[in-house]
Amino acid sequence: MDSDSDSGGSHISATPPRNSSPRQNVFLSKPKKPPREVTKPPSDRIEDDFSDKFGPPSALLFQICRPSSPNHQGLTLNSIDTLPAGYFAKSTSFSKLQRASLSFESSEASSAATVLPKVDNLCVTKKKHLNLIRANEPLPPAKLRKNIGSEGNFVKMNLNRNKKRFTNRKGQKSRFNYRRSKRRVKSKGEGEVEMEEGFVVEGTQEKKPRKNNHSIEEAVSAAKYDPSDENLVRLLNEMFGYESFRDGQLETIKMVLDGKSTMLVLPTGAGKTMCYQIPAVLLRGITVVVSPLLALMIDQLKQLPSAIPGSVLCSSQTPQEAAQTLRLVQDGVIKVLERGFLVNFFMEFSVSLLVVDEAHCVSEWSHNFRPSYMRLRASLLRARLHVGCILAMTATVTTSTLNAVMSALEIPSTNLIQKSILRDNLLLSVSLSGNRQVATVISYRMKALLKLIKSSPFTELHSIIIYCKFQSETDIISRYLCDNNISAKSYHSAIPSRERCHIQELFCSNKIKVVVATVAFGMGLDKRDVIHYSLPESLEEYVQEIGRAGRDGRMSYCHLFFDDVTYFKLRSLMYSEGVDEYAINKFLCQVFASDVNSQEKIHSIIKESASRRYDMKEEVLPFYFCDADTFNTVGVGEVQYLRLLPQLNVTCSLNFYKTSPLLLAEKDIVVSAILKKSEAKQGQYVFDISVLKGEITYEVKDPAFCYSIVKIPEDFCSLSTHLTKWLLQVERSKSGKPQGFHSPQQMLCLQREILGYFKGDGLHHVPSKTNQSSPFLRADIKVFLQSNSQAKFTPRAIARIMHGIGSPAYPSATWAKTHFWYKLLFTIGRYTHVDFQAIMEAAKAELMNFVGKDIG
Ligand SMILES: Nc1ncnc2c1ncn2[C@@H]1O[C@H](COP(=O)(O)OP(=O)(O)OP(=O)(O)O)[C@@H](O)[C@H]1O
Repeated sequence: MDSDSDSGGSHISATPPRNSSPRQNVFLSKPKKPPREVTKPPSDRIEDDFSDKFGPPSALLFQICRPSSPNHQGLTLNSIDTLPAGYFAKSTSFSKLQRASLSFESSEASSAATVLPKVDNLCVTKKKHLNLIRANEPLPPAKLRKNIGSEGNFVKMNLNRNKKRFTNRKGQKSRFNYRRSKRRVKSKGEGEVEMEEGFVVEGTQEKKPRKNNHSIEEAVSAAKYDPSDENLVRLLNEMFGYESFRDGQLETIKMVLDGKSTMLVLPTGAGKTMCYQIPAVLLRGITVVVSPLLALMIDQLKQLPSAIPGSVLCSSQTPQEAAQTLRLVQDGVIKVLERGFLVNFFMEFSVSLLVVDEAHCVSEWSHNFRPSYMRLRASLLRARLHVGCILAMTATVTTSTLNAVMSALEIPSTNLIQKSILRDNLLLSVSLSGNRQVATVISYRMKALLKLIKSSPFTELHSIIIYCKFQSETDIISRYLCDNNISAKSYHSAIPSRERCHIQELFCSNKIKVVVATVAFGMGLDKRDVIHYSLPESLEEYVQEIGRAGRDGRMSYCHLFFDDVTYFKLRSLMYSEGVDEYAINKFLCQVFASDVNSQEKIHSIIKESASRRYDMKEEVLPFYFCDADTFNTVGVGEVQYLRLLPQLNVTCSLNFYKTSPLLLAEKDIVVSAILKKSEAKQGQYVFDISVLKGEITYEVKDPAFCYSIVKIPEDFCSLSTHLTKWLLQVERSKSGKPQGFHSPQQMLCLQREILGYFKGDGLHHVPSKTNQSSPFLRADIKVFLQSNSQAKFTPRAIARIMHGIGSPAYPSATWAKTHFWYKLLFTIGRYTHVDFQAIMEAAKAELMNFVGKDIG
């Protein structure tokens, strides 16, 4: 059934009417004048059947608990819970969302790589570190620092298709250096995906004074000759200024130096990078670090001591920049780098150590699976890159993901080094909203936040980051705090970059106490405490985010507000990427809609129109190309149907100004060639437009997935069934995960719950909070279908609308007008609390009735 989103929304429902309009945005309606009056948290203005599910509001704002004694026997509900990590234990978990972090990474993988050199003749100068990145300037064309003697290069490659570039900061006057970073993909608004962009502050504080070059050289030589504990500690001391290794570091370094592929699981901020930095200095060949995001890569680059030269190579660089990098690599130690998929970069030289950072991304069952990472398979890496040793590193991995990663990278189980998931300098606490009405939950949470910040220990802290899920929340919360005499600023990607720099500087210099931010903020900052005003999408994300606290080793506080409304919103968003089998089938038909002889040709599918036509998010489309069993483009001995190519803007519009196109074509063979192709809507045509300066202009648009067909599948149906099953499994692995909390007692067990979660399979055994049905559901669907009879729906589309989430074919802008969506700080659906599958079933039955009547 085709979808058609032109229909307006329904304003009729079978559900009994409510007193006030739920669609009213009680928060976003700004006061006419900039508020000098105190911003009040929204009051209970919404009464609805949704709230019935959560019961009446209780007297307390939140149930906030704290151990009255170290053994936490008595819990007081009015104070702030500050539980040292490890104190409490039981169950905690969040609704687990499938992270929409999938960019379509074609043969240019969405990954980044770092190449570290062998460093023999160290010659440390005070040359500016490549890490100093300035916003608004392009990424440096991977200039390798020449200050390190004859050997040793460090190239970081980002094969991700990030558009932003980075470069060195020129001025050194400011106390802080800023660089842009894109930390990760996150949900925004109605499940839209946004690459959050942040700045990484590079403070001026030095770790410790480094020793002189001579002593570093001596330490390197000694460790090379005999990598004993003593010599490695000496090297650590000379080169990095640290007295001793942290837990897990020395063990890992020795494994790697022995050439043993190793899986390293250490908490965030525990010092994983050291585990490849020291081997990079000592190993003969090149060390390549693959990272999923440019920001992470730059972060790692920043952490390199000046004795290790390095640079970045990424897919957003121009061919010239890449070529320059390759030249530098060739001149130095790195042999050949090519643009394209990681494997192609390194085909011509061997890699001593390949580091897979954020290794959980290798597994499709992880919270942050990346299609390009799926191609990181040991067999391939060994065959193509001649990788001697693989070091896989992560901070957040469940046992099942761990097994998947180790198996993909062929790391023996004996080579696992795993320490606790959490650092013990984090004091975790959590408060519950309890069962509340939709609007009250938010107002109570705001009051509770204020109370939290005004009470010990937060009142004494200088720098607090409050993480929110949505941009609108950050603005409202920061205004609310300011109105209550707490210096706060909001920070999100919609704020101009200059202002964001300013905010970060104010925060770092303690001129403002609080930054209310989306998740991008906080990279590179060492000292701060964290409050999660919004529930993170998963426990993995929570652990990653609290990992930004206390990286300097001091005790840090991390408080989490847990409320049902956000919980249900997150659960609903989980379903925003699901696809039906028939849609996959149609999509495959388009992908392979070519004659058998067209296999040499380059094909393309325009992302936006495909996304609308099949009601699939653009971020989801890559999945169809990445299933290891079907579209694996690199697998040896596996069925290979497609070869992925770099994404392109495939539609080129030409405007002819002076001469008519036909006349021009007679004069110029380029124009003639273009015109011959002018009917083609897809594919790329390369020509030198400069010769036609003044005659024509052109504009390219429509980013598209490009591919060539290797083999046309014989059986489309079984292929789409297979893909559907696989995607369903992936979706279930997310949705079946932690479902929520049931009592404050459980909430007190955050620490143990996190540890238990990561020890297990990530499928947590907390019963679902969703209802299987609702008395009004079928009737509401019926009314909805009647009042939108001009539109075509699928059961999934109806279920999404009932859950209050938009999709490409049924965008929020249109369907938020229905009676079934409530607009708060974000929208939620009237049936958000009802199981998605149950709604799909009900919708299917009603659709059959409806279509039957229609036909009759
Ligand atoms: N042996 C050590 N002694 C003291 N400090 C160290 C040691 N090793 C690393 N560090 C410091 O610890 C901090 C965190 O290290 P690093 O960034 O490598 O952590 P990480 O485990 O990679 O964290 P993430 O997972 O968040 O990337 C850095 O400032 C680093 O310099």
